[in-house]
Amino acid sequence: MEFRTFDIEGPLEVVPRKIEDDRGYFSEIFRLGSFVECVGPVEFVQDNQSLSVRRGTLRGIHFQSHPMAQGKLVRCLAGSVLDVAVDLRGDSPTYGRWVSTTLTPEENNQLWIPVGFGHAFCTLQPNSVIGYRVTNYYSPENDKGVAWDDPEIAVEWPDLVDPSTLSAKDQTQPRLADLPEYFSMEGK
Ligand SMILES: Cc1cn([C@H]2C[C@H](O)[C@@H](COP(=O)(O)OP(=O)(O)O[C@H]3O[C@@H](C)C(=O)[C@@H](O)[C@H]3O)O2)c(=O)[nH]c1=O
Repeated sequence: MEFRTFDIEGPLEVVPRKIEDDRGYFSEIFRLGSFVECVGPVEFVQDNQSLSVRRGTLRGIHFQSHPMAQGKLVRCLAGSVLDVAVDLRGDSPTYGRWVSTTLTPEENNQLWIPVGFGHAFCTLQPNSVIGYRVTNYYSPENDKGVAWDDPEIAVEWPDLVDPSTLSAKDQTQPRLADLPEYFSMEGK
């Protein structure tokens, strides 16, 4: 299992080893010990899954505010997605910057999105399914977002993004500059 870092401190791409034979392959997708060595103590309490029927579906940019902030370990189970983490840690030198990776079921790679980051993704194929484990329970009161197309963040979305797929909530997310200061999460 390989842990790939990005220019921004915090997120990681987790790439498992694939052992192939005549039957197919075997792969250890997640090992708590190796993961904790890399990111520190974590406890996953909820497993989420979503299907996006249309190619170009965009969900995000989402995060939960404290005290219900979540770390997320995201994986693509069908299709493929461009997965994005946006640094929203108020005390971070890379505040407002983002990283991305393409997740596929063939590679079984995962993106670790620590507390303090926003998460968004765009599906690159129809019928894409993502699964993600989170370190805190869903809390509708703490469910927050930032506009996917905020020019201050300027995520380089692929041309196939289809804004007509946005949920009602994601059509009206605030810009980074308009986020109340108490959302600044100081990477806690
Ligand atoms: C996130 C979530 C939603 N729901 C419900 C609320 C709503 O009725 C329905 C759909 O919710 P949403 O529209 O928020 O789903 P979605 O837009 O897919 O939200 C997700 O987007 C990605 C980018 C993330 O990072 C996730 O944490 C989550 O915010 O599911 C839960 O019951 N539990 C949950 O953990």
